[in-house]
Amino acid sequence: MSVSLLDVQVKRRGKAILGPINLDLGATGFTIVLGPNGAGKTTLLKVLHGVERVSGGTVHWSVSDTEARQAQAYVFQSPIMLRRSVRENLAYPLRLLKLDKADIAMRVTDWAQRIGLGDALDRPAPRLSGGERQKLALGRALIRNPKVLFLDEPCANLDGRSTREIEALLLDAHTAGTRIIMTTHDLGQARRLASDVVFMLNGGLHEQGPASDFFVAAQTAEAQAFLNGDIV
Ligand SMILES: Nc1ncnc2c1ncn2[C@@H]1O[C@H](COP(=O)(O)OP(=O)(O)OP(=O)(O)O)[C@@H](O)[C@H]1O
Repeated sequence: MSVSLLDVQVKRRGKAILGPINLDLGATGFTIVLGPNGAGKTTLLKVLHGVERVSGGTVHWSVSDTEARQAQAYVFQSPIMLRRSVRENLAYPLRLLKLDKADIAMRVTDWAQRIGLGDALDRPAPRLSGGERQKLALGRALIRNPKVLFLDEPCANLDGRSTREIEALLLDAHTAGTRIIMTTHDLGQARRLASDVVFMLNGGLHEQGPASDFFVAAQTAEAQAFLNGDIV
């Protein structure tokens, strides 16, 4: 399921906060969206997911818009949880799909184990630690087996152990065929995970390419400066 943005622009209060931007993302890969604060990374993800109103241009998925939306999941930086148990949070997206009870129960148990919450099925989600909550958010997204997964800074404010566990879950999902598009401020994480990079600056697409090229020989002075930790 690939996607193309053609001259996409987002304006808020008369000011362009994204674009015009042209971007092609293929059906596979682990794309990391990089760029300084305010570069437009979150806005780009929301446009791709269809939850940000565009002021101009078109977003074209290789399948119908309905099919594209159903095949996507989005994990926010501070995910909103049901104020219910881990079990209920994992079951919720499957109930929406109207799967039968036995199937839901089986998948919930399986995913609770995969995200390290197998012994916490009856714990209320609000009582989980930050890392546990983020793993639950990821499990809730992956349990539907999405073709495309968007993540906005999924490891912000998490400790090393939780970050490592989330990265392992993401790499497993990617290996299993989920296409991932994710923002991060953590360059080490970007290097560990990315197959390709989209570098944003001032609301525009500044550079795009395979991670092996970008991290070794970024094309533009701004991307090089960003990688060196300079303010751009
Ligand atoms: N609803 C809005 N109304 C007005 N301006 C907005 C709105 N949403 C975002 N912006 C502005 O658009 C720009 C891009 O924001 P965006 O959150 O996409 O950047 P980002 O690269 O994700 O930033 P960060 O790394 O800080 O999360 C910023 O200047 C932001 O202040």
